[in-house]
Amino acid sequence: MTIAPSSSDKPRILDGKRTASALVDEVRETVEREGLTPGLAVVLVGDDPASQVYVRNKGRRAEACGFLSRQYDLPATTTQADLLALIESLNSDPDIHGILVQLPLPAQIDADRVIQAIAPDKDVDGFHYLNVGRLATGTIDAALLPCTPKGALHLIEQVLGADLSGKRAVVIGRSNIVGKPMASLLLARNATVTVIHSRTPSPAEICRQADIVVAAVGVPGLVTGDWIKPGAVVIDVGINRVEGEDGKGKLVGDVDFDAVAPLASAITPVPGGVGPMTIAMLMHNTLQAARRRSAPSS
Ligand SMILES: Nc1nc2c(c(=O)[nH]1)N[C@@H](CN(C=O)c1ccc(C(=O)N[C@@H](CCC(=O)O)C(=O)O)cc1)CN2
Repeated sequence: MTIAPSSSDKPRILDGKRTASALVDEVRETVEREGLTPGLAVVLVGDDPASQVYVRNKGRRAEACGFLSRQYDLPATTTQADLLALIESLNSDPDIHGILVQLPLPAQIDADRVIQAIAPDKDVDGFHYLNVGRLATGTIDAALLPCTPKGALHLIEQVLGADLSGKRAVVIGRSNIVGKPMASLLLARNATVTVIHSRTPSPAEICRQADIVVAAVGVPGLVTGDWIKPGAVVIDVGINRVEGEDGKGKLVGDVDFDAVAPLASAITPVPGGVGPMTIAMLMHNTLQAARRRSAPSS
């Protein structure tokens, strides 16, 4: 049984860094125990500074897990044909179990065309239509799931357990990478799910009914105290760079943390909440892809 704290209790701050680190430890232990060498190829096109950091961190995590880690740094002028040729060669490389193309891609490249060229069983981002379809139809065990929603669900499970029957969940945002797969995952766990977005009238009123709120819309501080039912579990997927009072840049989420935390039973901070879970889940997906290759029915 999961006991939800009353609104007068202190909120539980869901520490994504610590949870991610524990998950990575588990992946490394499994790799050692099973004698596997999962191979992860990460492709970076261009020189976007944030993408460079994410890709470097993915490589470091992969090495820490005992994976074969390969990074492909391509110039911003790379053609779609060249990128597709690289994907094709990675698809047929037996040492590589996971392929990830870091987004966003430069304008001359059709990101969807590239993602759909990745072999579905190596699609560790979970963005290929086959994996999207598996998730949407509830065939979850066969799918590779997108890393950010998978990480957010893991944090929700820490508070509420795996079965969300009877819980009302509101997902704010309808992106293909987070909002839609998040809604499908919550539905697969038996939650009653509503997706709200920029064209939804009275979003605060709808959100106030939710036991679980996942904000993934990219609007700094959108979710304020009057959007939240006391005792709700609040997951903030937003990563927005804004100017702080000292004139320096800082990172904030889609949730006004100071206003919402006193009402929530549990809440993720930004930074240090869902963000670190994204990379941990990428390691988990790569291990899953490697295990499926070594034992196709698992
Ligand atoms: N192919 C993909 N591209 C992108 C994805 C993705 O899942 N697959 N997601 C994002 C970027 N991303 C991983 O790639 C990512 C974003 C943020 C974090 C993270 O740990 N954030 C930290 C703060 C980091 C900072 O200071 O900038 C946090 O929230 O604590 C990890 C991974 C877009 N592209």
